[in-house]
Amino acid sequence: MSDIQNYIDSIEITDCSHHSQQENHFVNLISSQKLAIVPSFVLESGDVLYEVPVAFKTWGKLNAEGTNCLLICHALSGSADAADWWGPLMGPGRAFDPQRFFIVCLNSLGSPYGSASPVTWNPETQTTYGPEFPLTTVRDDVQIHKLVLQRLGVKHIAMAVGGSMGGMLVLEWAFDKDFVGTIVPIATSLRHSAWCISWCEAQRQSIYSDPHFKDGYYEPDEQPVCGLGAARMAALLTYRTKGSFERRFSRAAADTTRHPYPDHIPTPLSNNDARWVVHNEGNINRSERPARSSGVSTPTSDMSSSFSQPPSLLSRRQSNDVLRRPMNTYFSAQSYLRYQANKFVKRFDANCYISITRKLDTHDVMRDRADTLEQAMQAITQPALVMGIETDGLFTFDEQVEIVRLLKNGTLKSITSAEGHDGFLLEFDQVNSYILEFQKEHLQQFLSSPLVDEKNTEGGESLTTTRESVFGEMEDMASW
Ligand SMILES: CC(=O)SCCNC(=O)CCNC(=O)[C@H](O)C(C)(C)COP(=O)(O)OP(=O)(O)OC[C@H]1O[C@@H](n2cnc3c(N)ncnc32)[C@H](O)[C@@H]1OP(=O)(O)O
Ligand SMILES: N[C@@H](CCO)C(=O)O
Repeated sequence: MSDIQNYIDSIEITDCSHHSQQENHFVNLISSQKLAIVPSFVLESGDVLYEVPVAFKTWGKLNAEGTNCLLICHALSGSADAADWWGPLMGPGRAFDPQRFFIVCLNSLGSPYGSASPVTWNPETQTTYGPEFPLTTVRDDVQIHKLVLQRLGVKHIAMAVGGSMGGMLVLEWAFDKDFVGTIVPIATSLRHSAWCISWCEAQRQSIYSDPHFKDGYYEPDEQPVCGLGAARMAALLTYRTKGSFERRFSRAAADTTRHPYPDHIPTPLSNNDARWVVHNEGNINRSERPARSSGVSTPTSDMSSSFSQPPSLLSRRQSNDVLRRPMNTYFSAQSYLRYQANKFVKRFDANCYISITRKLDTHDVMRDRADTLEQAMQAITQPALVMGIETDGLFTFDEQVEIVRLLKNGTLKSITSAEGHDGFLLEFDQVNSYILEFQKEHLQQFLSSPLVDEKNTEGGESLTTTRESVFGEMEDMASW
């Protein structure tokens, strides 16, 4: 038996339970995934990781030849639970059909959802890695994921599919020509653009500027939530469009019955206090009182009793008897961003955010391969389906056109969406039908007869179980 086979055989596979990663509470957000423990792994940087967990989930059954693997690669904040964020694409007769394919999704290094990351245990230091987790690249993900797939018996990937960061992994997988049959990169890039690098930088700077960040040595329950929340707000804006926000929120006032002001609005002792409160509304690091405190301004006994009202809607006579006009300063669009930031800081870690955005920045299919993109891309010969979203301002449609231009055997499809980049996570029907069409053309051998019935997924997760989404679905916009 070869050394590499021995090595692959030494990878241990376990169920991922609460006890497997006691140090990492984020792992509990993902239901019934498995962990592969790779004894050691040399990263592209030269750093070595030991006892490396790789979280993954599977659906369906591997065929006897080991060739019906459909690999799904997740985006920045995704997890191995593809059914959670691409659920409508999974099921009999759909793009990800567990009766025909052995569907696998593996979690990327640096993510908090189970693979080695800042929130997992460093066996060398006997503590979590924190900010000392090494830089990992998309290529590192592909290499370590390949070891796990081989451990599961996969001999060949029939189709590799993913959006955004997932699409970067798909493009890197394509260079492994003997192992990967077809590719479906969506809303992604050949190299992380200056535009995207800059957005990532701005988001990291938000995190760094939070005093709770402490150079990354914060306690797990003392996350720099302001910085991380602000980073998610900025990122979310790049995932959507101006038109979508106009349609959803326009200039509507926030519904304070559903999204009230923070409950610690101080009672203003003066007009200056009151202005300061309005000025700082939404600043979750605000102190209880202005530094240049009361005493210098006119007392406003009339305001103090009613300041539990939204500060922006107060209508009171000031001491100079000028009637203040009620003026909204808290809009529905703001409550949406705050809500999303709040939701995100409960499910993601700040060091992991930095780790993954740095990984994105390193992405460049040319690196150490060729002097030009043209040369590098000559190596990719598999049939490819590239999808883009014309409203995507982050991974632009032009970038998808460029990918297809440089592919020998690529087809381009446009996902119609008003939502921008996130369209690949929201326009399920279009993504589903484009993939089915592509499979009919290039993967007919797997479509002819089902390998297993839906309930017999042999260790993989059944899709018939009712489950709750960790990440949420696009909700009914009309209700806001
Ligand atoms: C292929 C890949 O690799 S994908 C990567 C995977 N990524 C993930 O798995 C996570 C990424 N997920 C996402 O980015 C998102 O969940 C998406 C894009 C799938 C959908 O976005 P959502 O946030 O679920 O949808 P949407 O933008 O409509 O927001 C809805 C939420 O905002 C709330 N909301 C809507 N309007 C407002 C408002 N004005 N004020 C406050 N809250 C509001 C809703 O109540 C809803 O709350 P809920 O999530 O608790 O139900
Ligand atoms: N909404 C996606 C977009 C990143 O491509 C995520 O959070 O992962």
